[in-house]
Amino acid sequence: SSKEAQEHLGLTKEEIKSSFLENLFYRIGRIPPLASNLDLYSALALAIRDRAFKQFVKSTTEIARKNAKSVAYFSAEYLPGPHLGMNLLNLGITTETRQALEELDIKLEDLLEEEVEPGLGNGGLGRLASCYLDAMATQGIPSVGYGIRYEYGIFKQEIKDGWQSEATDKWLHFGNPWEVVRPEIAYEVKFGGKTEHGQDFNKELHVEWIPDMKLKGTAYDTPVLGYKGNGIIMRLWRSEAIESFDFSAYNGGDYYRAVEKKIRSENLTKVLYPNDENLSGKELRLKQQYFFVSCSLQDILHLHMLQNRSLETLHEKFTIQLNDTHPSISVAELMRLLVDRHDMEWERAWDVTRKTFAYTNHTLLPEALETWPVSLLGHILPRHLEIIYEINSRFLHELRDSNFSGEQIASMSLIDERGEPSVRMAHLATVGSYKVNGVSALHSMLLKNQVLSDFASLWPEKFSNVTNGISYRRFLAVSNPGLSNLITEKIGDGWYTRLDDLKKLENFVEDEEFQQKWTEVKLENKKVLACYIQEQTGISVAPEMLFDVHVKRIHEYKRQHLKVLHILSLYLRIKSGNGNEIAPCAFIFGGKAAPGYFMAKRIIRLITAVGERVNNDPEVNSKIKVVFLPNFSVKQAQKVYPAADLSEQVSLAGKEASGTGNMKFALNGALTVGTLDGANVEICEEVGEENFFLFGLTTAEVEAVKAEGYRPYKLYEENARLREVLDFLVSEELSGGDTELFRPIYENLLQQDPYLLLKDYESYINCQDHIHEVWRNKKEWTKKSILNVANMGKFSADRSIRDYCEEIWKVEPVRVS
Ligand SMILES: CCc1ccc([C@H](C)CC(=O)N[C@@H]2O[C@H](CO)[C@@H](O)[C@H](O)[C@H]2O)cc1
Repeated sequence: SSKEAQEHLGLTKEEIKSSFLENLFYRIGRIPPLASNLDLYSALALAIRDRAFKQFVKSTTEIARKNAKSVAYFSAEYLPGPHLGMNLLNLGITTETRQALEELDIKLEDLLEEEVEPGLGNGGLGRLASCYLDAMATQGIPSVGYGIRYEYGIFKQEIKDGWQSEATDKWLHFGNPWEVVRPEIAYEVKFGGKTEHGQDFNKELHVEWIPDMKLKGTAYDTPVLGYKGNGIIMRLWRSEAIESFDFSAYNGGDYYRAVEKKIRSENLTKVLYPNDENLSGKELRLKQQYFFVSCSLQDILHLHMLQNRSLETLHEKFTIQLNDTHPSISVAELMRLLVDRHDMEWERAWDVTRKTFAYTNHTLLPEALETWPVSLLGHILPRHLEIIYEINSRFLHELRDSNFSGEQIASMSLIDERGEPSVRMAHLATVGSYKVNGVSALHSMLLKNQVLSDFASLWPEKFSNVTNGISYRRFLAVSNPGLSNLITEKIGDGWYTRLDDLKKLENFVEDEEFQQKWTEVKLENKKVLACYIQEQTGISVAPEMLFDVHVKRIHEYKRQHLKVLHILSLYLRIKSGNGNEIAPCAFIFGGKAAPGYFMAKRIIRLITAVGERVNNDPEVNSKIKVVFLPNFSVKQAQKVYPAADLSEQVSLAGKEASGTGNMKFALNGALTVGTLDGANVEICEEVGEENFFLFGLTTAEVEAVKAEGYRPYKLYEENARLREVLDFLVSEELSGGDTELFRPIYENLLQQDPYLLLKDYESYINCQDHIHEVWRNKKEWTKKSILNVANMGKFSADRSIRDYCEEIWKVEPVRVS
């Protein structure tokens, strides 16, 4: 019976071993001697997945019993990373599993390497969503992560002749043992067509939407375990044809038409859009957003009514967090479902809607703020356009009453009438939500004072801040067992659920023996990464070098090319014979460029060209090495953060909403060189300015420079050192003498330099020289490293989620032991 089945899903070494062998034999159809590492990994994954589901079922039963208020997290992107290591930690069975496998002559590490991660996101926003699911699960927050099950995730990055090339990410090729398909949980989704306004039998106004395309969304559930208890799910939707095979077409011999619907429907969730912070504006992207929003809202209304509650109380039982504007069409879709499908009166429906949604903004970049042409939205979602117009006219009415100027009203309108009329999705999300938050103190302030300032003056209480956090159980406990064990040795393992406990490490900052062990752990991690770099790129870096790491999406505002200017300065200094004070340094880059982002791809080519030059120059390559690590991902990041000495967080102040890599580096003992941007400001506050390498203009200074008119060329003329470095970009020296290759970057910096690299150059170079000085003083460096880790408590995703619960969602945890 299922009771026995349940029982044997025990967590002892023996039970794990037998369950592993059973799965290998019965579900993979292999015996150990004939099994590949992939077979062994799949068998173990199934064994652990079953245990994860057991824990998850316990939670949901309790939550349902408690009839608790729940959170639905709507995100078009998730970057969960590899599941196995995390689930072993969360079930508390890593040691037992390692021993069980050892008895079968199998190394757990070899199986962990087999896992292919679901790359269902681009960068920060997607990874944050996954960190938050982990934190909600661990803290017993009744919640579901809704999203899209892309068949192909973020492209695989390969470097060919120094250039980025993109390959399809076939993450599902060998199947995915961590998900369970739910064919019984499927919803119909409509597109296109037209609306018919009429009256129903009791003379009520009624709107019929007659679509010209229908398909269905099927749920795929992945359990997200909490640490030592609780579990939630990530429910991702896959698009399918309602009728996957048209027999009549087939009988008529039109074999293609027989499957045409199937192909067109499945195309919808075929691939993730690889754009990070710049719009594609593609029709398919809008359809993807509406598809998962409609499935998720229908699912929530179904669950709400299952518990026989009236829809009038939806907001009391569900709160929906919009992860940026990508799911913001939700506001119009909930109105459609409540008014058109459930006959709720408009005002009631609007009241429920506005009390249900909350919106998180993740970027201030104008080119990243989503707008959809009215023509396209009207074509794909005719009923939603009507609803958006209705919402807008009532909103503008409200504004007129509260004497906003015509100009202000036009700038606040949901419709941008300038040029081709388009819908401002950030305005729809703001008007349709009860709370709007930014993701760092500085970002939330800029959001209130700049991008959404009129809304903030209209609804000041609506705006708040929740500074980002990270899943430290993944990015420290699982990724850096060496440091985790050393920490636990000193302060116990309370920090696994209470990151503030790390503060206790301050008591050992002067302890020589502890300092020694601290540097040994870091050196060990650097040796592992050096091997990986050799393997992936053929470049050898000495583990004793200063590992200066810059990993994140490639974007001009993140200023990877400022780092390149520093490297070239050192190169020219060494070549001119005065490089003695330079500490041997390995510059390690990683990050993907959006395929259509010309400058970002050229910046990658510049990094690889400088690498070719420096790494093959015997005069300098004992001092400096440059590496571009291809295909940055969560899995790779878990190798990189533990091995870093210096974390590059050098975006132009006011551009990086928060950053989360900055937190992961500092948590692993790296020191940060950074500007006062995003969460760098709060990291600097927590660790102390003396333990943070600060440089560059502040946001206010940036505004001032721009206001008084910025002429980068003047800096080029005045600063000889800078001029020499810039001229090197277009000299014969780089890229085999093709002086035109980097001219676009050269010209952009000399003429516009929109991200003020030339302005921050001197401050950056001087700061780096100081860093090399401090690096030479091992003891001082180690103490700063310990103090960074000791003060990372604030940046736990658990803290961020507690902030959301207390300040926004008003949701209580429901814990099951
Ligand atoms: C429409 C294309 C598009 C796609 C993704 C995005 C995301 C908002 C980009 C993103 O990932 N932003 C990052 O979000 C992180 C989590 O809050 C922050 O830490 C980063 O600073 C921010 O760049 C914008 C526009």
